[in-house]
Amino acid sequence: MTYCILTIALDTPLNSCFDYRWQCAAGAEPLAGQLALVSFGRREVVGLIVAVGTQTDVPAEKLKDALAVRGQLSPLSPAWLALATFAAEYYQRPLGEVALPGLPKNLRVLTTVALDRALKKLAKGTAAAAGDDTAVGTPVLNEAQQLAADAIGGADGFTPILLFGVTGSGKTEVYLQACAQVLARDARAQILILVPEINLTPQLEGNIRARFPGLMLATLHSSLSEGERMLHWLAAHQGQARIILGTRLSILASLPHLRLIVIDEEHDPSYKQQEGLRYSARDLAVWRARQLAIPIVLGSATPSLESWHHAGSGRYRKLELRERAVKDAVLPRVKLLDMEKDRPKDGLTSHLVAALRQRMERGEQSLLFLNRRGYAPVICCEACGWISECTRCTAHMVLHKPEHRLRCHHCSLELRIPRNCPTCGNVDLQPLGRGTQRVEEGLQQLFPEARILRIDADSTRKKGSAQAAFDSVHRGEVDILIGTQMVAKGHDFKKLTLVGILNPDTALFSHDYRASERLFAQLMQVAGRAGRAARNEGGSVSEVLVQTRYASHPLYAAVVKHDYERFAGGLLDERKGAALPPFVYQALLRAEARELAGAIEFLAQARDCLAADGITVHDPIPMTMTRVHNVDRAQLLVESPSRPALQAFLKEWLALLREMKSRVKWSLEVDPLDI
Ligand SMILES: Nc1ncnc2c1ncn2[C@@H]1O[C@H](COP(=O)(O)OP(=O)(O)OP(=O)(O)O)[C@@H](O)[C@H]1O
Ligand SMILES: [Zn+2]
Repeated sequence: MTYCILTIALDTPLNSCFDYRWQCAAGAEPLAGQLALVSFGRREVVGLIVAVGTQTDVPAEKLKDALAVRGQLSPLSPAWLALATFAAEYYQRPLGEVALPGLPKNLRVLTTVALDRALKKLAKGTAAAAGDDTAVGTPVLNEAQQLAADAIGGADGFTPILLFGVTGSGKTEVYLQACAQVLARDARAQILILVPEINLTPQLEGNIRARFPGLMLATLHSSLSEGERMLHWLAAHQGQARIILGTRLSILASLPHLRLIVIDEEHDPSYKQQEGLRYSARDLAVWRARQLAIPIVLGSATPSLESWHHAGSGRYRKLELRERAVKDAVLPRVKLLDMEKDRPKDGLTSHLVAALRQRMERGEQSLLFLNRRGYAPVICCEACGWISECTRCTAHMVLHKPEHRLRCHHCSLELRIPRNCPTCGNVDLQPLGRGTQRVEEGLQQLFPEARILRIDADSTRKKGSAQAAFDSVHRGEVDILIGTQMVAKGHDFKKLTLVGILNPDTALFSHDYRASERLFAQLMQVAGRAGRAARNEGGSVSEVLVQTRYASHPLYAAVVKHDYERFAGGLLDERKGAALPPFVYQALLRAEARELAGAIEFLAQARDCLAADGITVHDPIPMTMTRVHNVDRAQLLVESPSRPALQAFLKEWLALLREMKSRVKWSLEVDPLDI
């Protein structure tokens, strides 16, 4: 028997690695990458062994023994440990806070019952993850698709590829055929495919299962049960799952034979985690591909300006699909409907109503896009001017009519709709503005015979309900679909020939410099849902109608022309001139306190505690939505034209901030998206 010292990362703030002693036979020492159970304070927790040695600075009387090593689980690879370490350093978080939450919960519990059960199930090969469908025919790729699939499938070494393909150009088919090439070449190859939204997994999962019957597919997203997550994670970790399909969290999956990464809709903001470890799954994916020297495909009809910039400078290889894949399918005709001239009634201009009626008569589907859920964003008293404000947030209480509730979308406060005005007693309270529920109500009156379906976060709360809703659209059981951004991306609605876009103007005048990039992408994506199938004999081109008060705005002119390239070029010039990302690198320090002054004071101290060449530390400002759930929030921006310089500064700065031991709660975000 001998002793070794295990350095173990635990999910705790600040220093997250601790030394423990472990007694074992010589030569049978645990390995880095294995999990171990240890006591920490008064608790017992599972940690990750990051190093195994013989020495420690911990005095002998304080050194504790580890309680157990999870020997039945093969170690996480050095490459995976390197990924977690990189993410921890880049996003300035302790390793344990990155590595452990990335593992299934059932691996981090005190007993190994769930782990043993999952291992047994996988050993028998009876895991639910194994596909058994029969193969369906592979469509013949068009020339551009074939070039792209071959370039991806045949790429050797680290090759970042931007697949710039218009909506409906058949990017999915390119991914699938490139996957087939990679899988055929290497009998162990694993491929990771990321989609931005959980609702897009079933469509792609179906395509993958049909194309690769018998191949084990693992899915990783937030709506799996813990048992499923464990099984799928293990299938990936043990190399059995060959294709892993997931949302952003799957970027931290353990994939010992990873040979290709695909990021679909790479521009999508949901690849950025918005709490805790605020990582960008897309950026980590590129890092992971470089580390493993494998190709990575970033696919989009509206690439992020970061990726577009890299493609322009030659860092990424650009592949283009300029036409729609289905023969005779063409991009829809986009028209602007001037709401100053054609005044909307119940939110709809007469032109849009006529177009909806025409589709109904032809038996075609329509989609109305409005990125605002609820009935009305606010209710007000016309007598005294009272409006429904949240008592805990700088926000309005949104009217949800079917549920008879006022709801704050930021702190979840719920109230019954008041019968009369809380300040003057007036009984005539009016909804102001329009959300999806109100548009739905208006449509039902306008088209009593139509089958109308609303898809938004409220209508799809129950597990499985979103999928059921999308399925009924695909089956043609819906005439008019109304929805938020949930319906805007990725879906291949074959019978849809009209898209109406309601009220996109608010985003034109946002203070956020990324707002126009996001709005443009959103409009192009939702417009891209129309006209994806071949037109009937003599059928007309599908249409996108945008209701706006600013019909001469250049952003809309670019949407009308489907001209991403020109629009993106213009934005990049602007960003360069104004020294904004991707030409500078940013980090955002946020602080929260009961009183705004406390948060600002902390940030001012932070601003003054360190200076460095080439680093600009701006003044603290309140966040646009200052108060959420009774907490005031402020932020401070740090910028540098050099990423390494910014990284070095942040490391030193954070050490100083931690020493301040302020009572103010603070957090740092690297490469923030919302400023
Ligand atoms: N070579 C092909 N021949 C015929 N049909 C094709 C071909 N390739 C793809 N398709 C069909 O074209 C349609 C659109 O493809 P897909 O959904 O992959 O587009 P996409 O590029 O991902 O679009 P979006 O960016 O809008 O998500 C699908 O119905 C698909 O089956
Ligand atoms: Zn609130």
